[in-house]
Amino acid sequence: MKTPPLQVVPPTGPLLRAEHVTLEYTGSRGVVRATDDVSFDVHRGDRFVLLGPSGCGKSTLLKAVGGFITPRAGSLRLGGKPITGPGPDRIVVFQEFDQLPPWKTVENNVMFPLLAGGMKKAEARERARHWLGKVGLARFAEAYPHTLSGGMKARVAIARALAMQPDILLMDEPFAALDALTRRTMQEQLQTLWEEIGFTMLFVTHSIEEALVVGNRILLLSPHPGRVRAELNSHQFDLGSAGSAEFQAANERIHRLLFGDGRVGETPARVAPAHQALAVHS
Ligand SMILES: Nc1ncnc2c1ncn2[C@@H]1O[C@H](COP(=O)(O)OP(=O)(O)OP(=O)(O)O)[C@@H](O)[C@H]1O
Repeated sequence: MKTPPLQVVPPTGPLLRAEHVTLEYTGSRGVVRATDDVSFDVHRGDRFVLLGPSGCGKSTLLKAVGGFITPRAGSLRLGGKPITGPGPDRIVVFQEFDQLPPWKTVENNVMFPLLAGGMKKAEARERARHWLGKVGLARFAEAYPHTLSGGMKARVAIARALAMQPDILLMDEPFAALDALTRRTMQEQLQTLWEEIGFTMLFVTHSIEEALVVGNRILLLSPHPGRVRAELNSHQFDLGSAGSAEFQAANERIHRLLFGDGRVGETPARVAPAHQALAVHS
């Protein structure tokens, strides 16, 4: 009898695992603890949001996932491997869209990191055009960044990040500098792109509303230093539901958990099952 061929077992488990992560800065004024004992899992296809008040360590956590900061304690793993430094599998989109070099056209901005990674020019151009098309900027390939609106620059930054085909997109308040209307449009476009492509994203915000609209899962962090307050499901919300009673109730509930007396004791709350979105379990 023939031996059956070996089967390749697909990777299981979370894409990103943060376990007991404590992050600190050491400077002239001593040690600043940014996060304390933070654990969470991000699965493939998640729109995972880190939500908390200013200074709770959201950006620091994102930087650590990006490989720019080494945890003081705990571990960060991507696809089961420890994160030891920056890599093209994790691309960060920041709020400062002036991160786009002004002397390069939109297309060259998207091509630049691809070329830096060793891709041939023709392939990089093709890929840049593809992703600019996806964010609705095909007609602006030859434009320079200073001629674009804030929302358009945000779209270029997203196209540039997605063109790198990272395992996870790291977004640090990417829409915070935009006016309210443009911000909503961008949230909508991000949702549409996600539905089309299904990328994985770790998204930092201090806006409860944005977290509910953008995320399918939300990690609530306490004020400085950031500790896990709760983990919630929010996949049922989108911009269309933003005015609904359910959305308002969720918004108020999160507000209480973050700032009020809704604290969930010493044990971090665990993620609620999908059918009990926003239920918090201790
Ligand atoms: N380079 C640094 N050196 C020293 N301390 C820092 C540095 N960067 C941030 N911190 C401190 O670490 C803590 C967490 O900062 P972080 O920027 O991660 O918070 P955040 O939640 O992203 O805040 P915000 O929403 O205002 O951007 C704060 O107390 C901040 O002052």
